Amino acid sequence: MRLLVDENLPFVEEFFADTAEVIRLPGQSITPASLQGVDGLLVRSVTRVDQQLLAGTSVAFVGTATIGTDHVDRDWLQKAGIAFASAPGCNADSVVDYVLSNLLWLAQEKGFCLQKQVIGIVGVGNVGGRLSERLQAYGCRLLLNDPPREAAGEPGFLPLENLLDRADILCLHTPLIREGPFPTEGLINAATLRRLQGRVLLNAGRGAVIDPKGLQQVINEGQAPRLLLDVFAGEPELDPVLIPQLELATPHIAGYSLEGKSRGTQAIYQAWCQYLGRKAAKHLDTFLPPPPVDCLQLNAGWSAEEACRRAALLVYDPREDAARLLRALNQLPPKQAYQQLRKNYPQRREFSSLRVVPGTLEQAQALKALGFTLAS
Ligand SMILES: NC(=O)C1=CN([C@@H]2O[C@H](COP(=O)(O)OP(=O)(O)OC[C@H]3O[C@@H](n4cnc5c(N)ncnc54)[C@H](O)[C@@H]3O)[C@@H](O)[C@H]2O)C=CC1
Ligand SMILES: O=C(O)C(=O)[C@H](O)COP(=O)(O)O
Repeated sequence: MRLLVDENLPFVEEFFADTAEVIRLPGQSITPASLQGVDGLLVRSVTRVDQQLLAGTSVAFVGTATIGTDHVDRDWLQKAGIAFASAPGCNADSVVDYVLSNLLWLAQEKGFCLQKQVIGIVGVGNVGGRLSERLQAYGCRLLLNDPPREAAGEPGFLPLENLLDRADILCLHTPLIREGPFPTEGLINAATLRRLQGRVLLNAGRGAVIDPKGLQQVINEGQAPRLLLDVFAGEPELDPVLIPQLELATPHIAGYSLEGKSRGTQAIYQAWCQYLGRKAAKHLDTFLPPPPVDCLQLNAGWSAEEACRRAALLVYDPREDAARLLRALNQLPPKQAYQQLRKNYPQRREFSSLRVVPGTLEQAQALKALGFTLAS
């Protein structure tokens, strides 16, 4: 068996070497020619997987180590009889950590208390659902919007209009959907952006959920909300004029914790084993290195929110990614800057990897709510 694998998947040798010969390539360089004699293709979101890439090749299994699947023509794969697997939920906790670090940082920067904010979440799946659980446990008020789940009869959701009127902070966690009853492409346009002026909009779903022309227009008019963006319409191209105008901008790395990326590899390893009719005997826990910081003692003089901010920014500080992006855009063409930062991403761990020793009971409750591990 031969597997062609995007070089940005971690632990590929560890998971796959005893079931296949592994060939690695940059995701952008995978072409029909590189797929001759290949049985399985393992990708990330940067490889468009469709008839143009796969017709006439020997590929019979495709796995994407990502949550999103908008880069894969699943209908065509099904018609062509090619097995397909994605990695639902693999990096959801990484994205939630990313959001929380961003918001805790912004709260300090703008002088508000996160715990007292009303948070709107658009798209309440793996990411949005886990985010709402952590924020609710922390004490925030949540407003949830998910029309597909609502249409399926699930309770607890509100119209988007309601969130636009009432949320202090709006977080977008939908897939990119271009057609059908609940499209998300351009869901947030110039008019909605203007309505959010003075409030906070975070997008860690897919860039094109915010209409790019409307976004620039509203920024030019000085009527934009405070923008925290990890994803951009037109990636891998980035708009070097737009990025410096945002509160924080990062190059689509919200899901890039080591745990998140590695769970993606593990999920497609399990699907590959199932495809081969083998037992999936390997587990990520045996490969993950110990975290760089094992334990943090928190000062009893800090408020619960300050303790959470210290812990969050120790594990993941989004300002570092934002600064790296601005520096890279000054030195390289935007596409190259985006690709290099993502390829050479520093090792980042999840909140749960950090054991914390709280200084007060209030701190303990807040840290636990946000996903840290309390030292016993
Ligand atoms: N920035 C990053 O690094 C990452 C981005 N993502 C993106 O985040 C998206 C969400 O991830 P998950 O929560 O794991 O996916 P999921 O599939 O578990 O949840 C998506 C939710 O969005 C809802 N939804 C669909 N259309 C909607 C609409 N028109 N309005 C409101 N809600 C709608 C669905 O019903 C579902 O509950 C992924 O599809 C992916 O595109 C995922 C991981 C990392
Ligand atoms: O899982 C997803 O969906 C994501 O957005 C990934 O974090 C994107 O990572 P790449 O596949 O673009 O490396």
